[in-house]
Amino acid sequence: MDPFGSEDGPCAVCGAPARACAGCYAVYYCGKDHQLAHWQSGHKDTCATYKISKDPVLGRYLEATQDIQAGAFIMKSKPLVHGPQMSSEPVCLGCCRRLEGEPDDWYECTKCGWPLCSVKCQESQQHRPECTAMGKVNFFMGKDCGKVTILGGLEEINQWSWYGSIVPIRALLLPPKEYKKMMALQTHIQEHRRNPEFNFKVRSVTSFIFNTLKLRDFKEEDVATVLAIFDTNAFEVSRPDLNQMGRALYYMGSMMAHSCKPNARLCHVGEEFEMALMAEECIPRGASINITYMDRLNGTLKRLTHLKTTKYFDCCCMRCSDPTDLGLYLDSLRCTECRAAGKKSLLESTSPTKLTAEWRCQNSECGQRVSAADMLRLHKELRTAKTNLDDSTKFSDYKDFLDKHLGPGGLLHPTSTYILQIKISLIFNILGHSSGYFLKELSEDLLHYKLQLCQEMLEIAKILHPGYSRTRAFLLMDLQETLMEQIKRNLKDKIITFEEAQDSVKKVKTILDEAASILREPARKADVEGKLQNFQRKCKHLGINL
Ligand SMILES: C[S@@+](CC[C@H](N)C(=O)[O-])C[C@H]1O[C@@H](n2cnc3c(N)ncnc32)[C@H](O)[C@@H]1O
Repeated sequence: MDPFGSEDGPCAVCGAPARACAGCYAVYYCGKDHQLAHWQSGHKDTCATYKISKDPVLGRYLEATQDIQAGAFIMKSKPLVHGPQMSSEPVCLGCCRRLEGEPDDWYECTKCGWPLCSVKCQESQQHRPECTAMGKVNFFMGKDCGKVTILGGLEEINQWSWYGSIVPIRALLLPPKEYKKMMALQTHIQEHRRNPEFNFKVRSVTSFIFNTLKLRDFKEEDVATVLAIFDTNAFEVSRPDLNQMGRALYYMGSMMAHSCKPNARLCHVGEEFEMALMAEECIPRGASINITYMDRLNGTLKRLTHLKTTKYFDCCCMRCSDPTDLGLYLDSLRCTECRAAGKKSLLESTSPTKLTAEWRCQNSECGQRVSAADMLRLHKELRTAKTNLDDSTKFSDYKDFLDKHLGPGGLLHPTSTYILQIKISLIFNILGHSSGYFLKELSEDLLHYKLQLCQEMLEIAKILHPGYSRTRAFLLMDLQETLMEQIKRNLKDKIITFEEAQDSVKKVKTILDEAASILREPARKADVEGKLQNFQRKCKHLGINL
């Protein structure tokens, strides 16, 4: 079954053209009667490959009810609520597409005055709740969303901050059945209420809903609960191919536990942010189907802190409990005592899931110890140095960072989180991607370096992003483009024969095919097709016919 392919196929009962089963998308039905008949004759035991289970630590989570193959499609689900992000750029309230250009170029909703794409978006189901509520009190926004001041004019805030109220309004105005479903999601309300920023957000949204829209049935506590539910469960969603961005809350998506080494990932399909869940690796029956709530390149210290402060739990997954962080030692620094003696030993946490734990040299003969506070301070300095590079497009800045921190006086080792992040930036942002460093412009040495980086990071991906992960697919795509450039040069310089080039190109095609088989989600279709066309163009240019 191709989960992202056509939703049409032959009916499982009569063979007539039919629509896919909404539970598993593996079989098709021409209508309700045949769906029911097939369900009763056994499909109910094989339909969904997951169920909601409970665990004392995880709370509710999704459990695999059958063995799930890597790359398999686990579910597809529509959002309960979706809309613009809390702090959004101007987007259309109908379709969440970015509004390009100036306010004068945008369509203004004739009923509430919010900027939209078109009259079609004005009439959309999406825009109805807030539009109706505003219409009832004659609130007219005006398409530049007005410059607003808050706190009695003390502080001027970004005019687009109004967008933050849209999703809570839609959530509060959900039909009763969906509202009840949403309110049953995890809130962590007490923890959220201890956060001043959260309370500020609640007050601003409540003021708009209660005072401006006069939706007096809702109390501040309802708004707080909705905002807490979103912070705990919602996903930032985007379809770069459609220029859409927003956030969405899915009921089943909200049941998924986090793991720092997940076995599944979310993809967004459809224009209304339906989500699809894909198994990145084989998931055995009975296992938790989990996703990651954060970037896997982060070391344990950052992961633990982020999960505690944003999702309010202490992660104890097998990766966080492993002092070697899957053998990569992402947070470990070099032991300065051993370094002085010409050795390469690293510091290891004495208790990885505790941020307050001391760090100790892994060389038992050394015994150097570093306090948690000192370790956090060193990491803060390193993080700042790395962040300072984020906007740089100069290869030499990245190279200087690597030379300084990996050199004889440096504290980092080749698989430190900062080194891996720098290498990823070099691969995806600089070498082959920015002016002065496009593939054609790269010197032989830099081309070779880019190849080496792709291969190194693919080795790391075997550990951190194995199987059907997006990062692995992107690395494979970059690798194939770099290899094609190398083949072109080698052929031109007569370093290889035409036959050798042809053999190499065949191998490169398998790399591209593998990336395409991972990136089957519609949001990436244009990307993948672009790469395939580019590959074919290059083959033609080389006179190679595969
Ligand atoms: C999106 S919800 C997941 C569903 C939630 N367990 C429930 O019962 O509704 C996120 C919350 O689940 C819990 N959670 C998720 N993954 C966890 C993990 N690996 N360890 C402990 N708690 C986890 C945390 O409370 C977190 O804030």
